[in-house]
Amino acid sequence: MALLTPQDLEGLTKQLECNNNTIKKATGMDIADICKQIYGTTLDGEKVGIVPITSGNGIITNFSSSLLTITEYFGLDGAITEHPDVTGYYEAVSSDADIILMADDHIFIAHNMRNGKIATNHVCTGVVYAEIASRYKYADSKDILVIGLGRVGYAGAQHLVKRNFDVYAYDPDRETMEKARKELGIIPYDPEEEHKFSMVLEATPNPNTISEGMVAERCLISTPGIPCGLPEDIGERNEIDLVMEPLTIGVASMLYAVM
Ligand SMILES: NC(=O)C1=CN([C@@H]2O[C@H](COP(=O)(O)OP(=O)(O)OC[C@H]3O[C@@H](n4cnc5c(N)ncnc54)[C@H](O)[C@@H]3O)[C@@H](O)[C@H]2O)C=CC1
Ligand SMILES: N[C@@H](CCCCNC(=O)[C@H]1CCC=N1)C(=O)O
Ligand SMILES: [Mg+2]
Repeated sequence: MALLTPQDLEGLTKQLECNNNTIKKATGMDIADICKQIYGTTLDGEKVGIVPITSGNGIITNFSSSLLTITEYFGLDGAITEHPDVTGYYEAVSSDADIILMADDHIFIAHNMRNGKIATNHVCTGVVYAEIASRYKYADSKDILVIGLGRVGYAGAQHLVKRNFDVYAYDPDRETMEKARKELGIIPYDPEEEHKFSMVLEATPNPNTISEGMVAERCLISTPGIPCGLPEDIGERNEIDLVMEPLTIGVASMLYAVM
């Protein structure tokens, strides 16, 4: 289970601003614009109840405060409940929260109490990072490479197929590859073919998953994967725009998804 650590969340606002600038440079849009395009929704100062959850590995010290920072960055009225778990949930609902944010070790949800919509972080992260990669201004074709077809990567690949991109994908898990080929119609990425991509989505929990042969001279690598899959030396040699941060972009996607 790939859980965030307090270290991952350090300097969140700086990471967010840095990534928003990269996204604007590479796609001409910022995070909010991209989320509006994906879901056709807008945010309007909604009240967000953030409920710490003690189950499993327990509370991640700066997870709730990170969510508070994120809700405020997008102009929402966030509040962390005084108590965790059921008591906290009761407190959030009683205080008229429009949206509830809470996560255990397996699922992180946004639930809109007004329209009943519910969204998970894995799917919303896959979709938004895929959308960012697909809007690269300097793309040389509709070819896009997805590395990692787990809960995040599969959702991203699905979104890209729906948006008519030529989706190539690689995952060492053979069953996953078979499922994606049959159900999504993705093209299995073949390292022998020396096919270089200008748009890459990486969603794996491993380093060094992106190899020299995968990336074109100019390339947008959009990766929620922790740790970063791009080796240092490739980042220096090629002209690469890297979009990577531990939480914010995926949460923005969740918020727009439930409006
Ligand atoms: N930045 C953010 O907002 C978020 C980041 N994450 C991170 O994204 C990563 C993926 O999360 P999940 O999809 O839930 O994990 P998962 O475990 O469901 O899927 C990971 C997939 O990567 C594949 N994989 C492993 N090594 C690979 C390699 N060398 N090349 C290609 N594929 C490889 C695995 O076979 C697996 O299918 C994790 O590191 C997680 O912490 C998850 C949610 C939000
Ligand atoms: N129960 C804890 C939060 C646990 C979150 C675990 N999920 C992840 O780490 C996912 C979410 C984005 C990336 N990985 C608390 O309330 O403090
Ligand atoms: Mg994120």
